[in-house]
Formats: sequence, structure tokens, C-alpha cells
Amino acid sequence: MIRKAIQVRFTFAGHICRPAILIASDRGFPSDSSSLMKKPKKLLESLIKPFFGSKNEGKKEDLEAIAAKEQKVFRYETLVAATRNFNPKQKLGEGGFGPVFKGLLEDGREVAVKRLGRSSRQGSREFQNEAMLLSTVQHRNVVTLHGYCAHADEQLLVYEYVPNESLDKLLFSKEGNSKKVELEWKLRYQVMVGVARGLLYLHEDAHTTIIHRDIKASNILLDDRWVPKIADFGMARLFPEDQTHVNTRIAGTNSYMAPEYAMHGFLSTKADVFSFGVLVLELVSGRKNSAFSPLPDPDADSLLEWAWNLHKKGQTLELMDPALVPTADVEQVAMCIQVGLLCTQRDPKLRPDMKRVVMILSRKPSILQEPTQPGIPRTRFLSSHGTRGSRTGSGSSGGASSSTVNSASTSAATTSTARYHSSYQEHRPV
Ligand SMILES: Nc1ncnc2c1ncn2[C@@H]1O[C@H](COP(=O)(O)OP(=O)(O)OP(=O)(O)O)[C@@H](O)[C@H]1O
Repeated sequence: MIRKAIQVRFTFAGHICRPAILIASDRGFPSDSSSLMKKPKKLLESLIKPFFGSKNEGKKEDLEAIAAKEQKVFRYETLVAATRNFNPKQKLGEGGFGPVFKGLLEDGREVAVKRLGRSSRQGSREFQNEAMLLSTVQHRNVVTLHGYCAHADEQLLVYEYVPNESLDKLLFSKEGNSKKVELEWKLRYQVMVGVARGLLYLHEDAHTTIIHRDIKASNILLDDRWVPKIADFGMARLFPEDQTHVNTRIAGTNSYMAPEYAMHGFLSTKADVFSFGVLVLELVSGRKNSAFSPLPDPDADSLLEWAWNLHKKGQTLELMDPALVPTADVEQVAMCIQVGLLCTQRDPKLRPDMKRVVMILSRKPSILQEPTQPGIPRTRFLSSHGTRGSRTGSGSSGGASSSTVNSASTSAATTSTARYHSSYQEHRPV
């Protein structure tokens, strides 16, 4: 029998608590409703007891205690010991949110500890709620968030450690690098399918819709069997939109960003679909979708434009990374290019959702609909130091003219989000 986990949520003292998971039949409730009612009633009583039961009358167990029971809360000392006092030698790298350290827990688990910047204005309670919610996200293609720690003004996230490098380091490494050669076609295809499944889970199957907002090669980690894991999935939820820190990140030139998001702040799951499409084209071509990566086509400013130009000429296979020639299944490659172009269409309504993408990728190459023009955001940017950059394009295609996304325009974006919402009713804005 197919079984499905159903979360039972309790609202307690204004917080969503998730003390238990019920298992129920996927095909509806059993016909014997009396047995159905008896058991859950007992179960419900035992769950509610800690809050309202006679023994605990008046004693209010708070969120930390519940979370600690679920073993999602890490003591600061535990993380200090695991990372040898955040020893620089343990540092795996540093992202926009702060440094990441490799750690070893007493039980032998290897973890990656992300130390979030101290500038956060987000309340600790809010952070804990979010972190607890996110630590219930579980999928083979999403990095597991084991838990979190809030200590003084520090906020730390504890992830499963993913031993292989991030995809960008393999995919965009210098020619002749043996690791790049290892990324043969089957593997790249496996990465695409895995990322698509992970995204579908975040969009549709997690307890709440999670829009990643930052799908890119450096946020795809590979495990020891090259299974792709989407990382950083919780950042969008953990930092409020008006956070300066996040704005700095949004402001950076992001060649993965859907034009409607980059220009107007309109965010929907289709923004992730767009980024996924860029990632697919990068996997096929072994090239970055960046204005700074030289392309064989002088008329193209970006990988997206090059792919579109080739598509118009019926020559999309020219996009394929020469390193793939010995291993590629050309029919599959052509299909993936088409998927990449469909996902990056300028109009978010025309982009397929991740369910459709997974379906397309899981079956034999077949005839797909014709993609329309891709959306190419011409984004000026603010660097992390707040200086204005100048990545502007000629604006020949894509239909998106230059825009600056900074804290001011982010609040303007909130207004335009409402406008966009009315014209793109089928999307789920956050
Ligand atoms: N769970 C993990 N397991 C192993 N390494 C990790 C893990 N999470 C992050 N890293 C490594 O830590 C480094 C920093 O990661 P982080 O996600 O903070 O930033 P980023 O993705 O490189 O950049 P940005 O913050 O701009 O997205 C990266 O080199 C990444 O490979």
C-alpha cells in the first residue's frame, strides 16, 4: 500500500509546532471510520498532553523545548567542538551569507555549519521557527538541514556534509582538468533530472511552497555518488525580503535570474524554472551564461542568446560541450536544449512547471513545443560594497531593458508584484 506522511500541525503560543507525523493511506481514509477515530484520538491526546494535560497544567512548553526534543536544536558548544572552534582549516568556503565550516559531530556525522552574518535584523524566534520548518524538508536531491543554533547574536545552520564539490567547480573548471572530463553526458543528465526532481519537491511536495530563488551551479552540491543536492534552499525563507544582506545578493548581476524577478521583483515558482533552464544550457554547453564568458557567436551576448540564435538556425547541437562528444546521446542532448529554451522563455506563463519538466526529462526524447524568445535580463548591479556596476547590454533581444535592483527598487518591486500578480494569476507569489 502506498503510504504518505501527513503532518499534524499545532499552533501554540503563536508558533507552528509540528510534534508528530501521521501516516495515512494515500487512497483516502480506511472504511472503518470508528477505528480511524479511536486511534488518532489517543494519538492526538498524547500529543496535546504536553501542552494542556493535567500534569502539565499551566506549564507551557515552548518552542525551543519542542524543537530540542526533535533534536533540531544544536547547542553552540556542540558546534564549537565539531568545527574545532570554527578553525579556519575547517572552512569549506564563504558565501553571501557567511562562512561555511566542516564539522564532525560526536555521533560521527559529518556536517557543514553555516555561520550566518551578524547583521540579521530578523528576530531569533522568527529564525528558529523558519529553521525548524525548513529542517523538515527532506528529499534525496535537497541538502538536508539537520538543525540550527541561535546563540547570542549568532545564527547557525547545520547541514549534512556533501563531500564532492559544487557543480560550478567541475563544470567550469579549466580545459584539461580531469574532473571536467569525468562529467560525461550520463552524469550531466543525471544532475539535470535530480535538480528537476528536487525543485519539484520544493515547489509542490514540501509542506509549503518553497521558491529557491538562487538556483545556480554553485548551489548544486554533488555527493560521493554524484547525486545532485540543491543547497541554500532555506535562505530565501530565513531572510526577509527587505534585509539589506539579501538585497545585496539580489543586486548582483545574476545571469540565472528571470527577467520579471530581476526587473520587477515578481517572484513565482517560474523564476526557479527560468534558473533551472539556464543551468540545463550550462550543463549541455559547459559554459557560463555570463557576459564575461567568450562565445563563438559574435552576435550573442550570453549563452541564452547563443542558444536562441542556434535554435532559429536549426543548429542547436552546436551548443554541445566538445568534451561531451564521446559520451553524448545526441537526441537526448537536443531534447535538453529544447527544455532549457522552454524554461527560459521570456513570458513566465509559457514556461513549463517543474512537474512537466520532470515528465519531459523522464521519458524518451519526443517532439516538444516550440520555445519562444528567451528572457534576458539586462541587469545593472550593485556590488557587495554598494558601488554601481555597469553590466548593461545592447538589449537586442529578450525584451528586458536595463534595471537596477537595490533596496529602493526592491520596495518598489513589492508594489509591482501586486500589478504582476493580477496579470499572472496562475502563479503563486510569495
Ligand atoms: N552542505 C555542504 N556540504 C559541503 N560543502 C558545502 C555545503 N554547503 C556549502 N558548502 C560549501 O561552502 C561554500 C560556501 O557555500 P555557500 O552556500 O555559503 O555559498 P555559495 O553558494 O558558494 O555562494 P552564494 O552564497 O553566493 O550562493 C561553497 O564552496 C560550498 O561548496
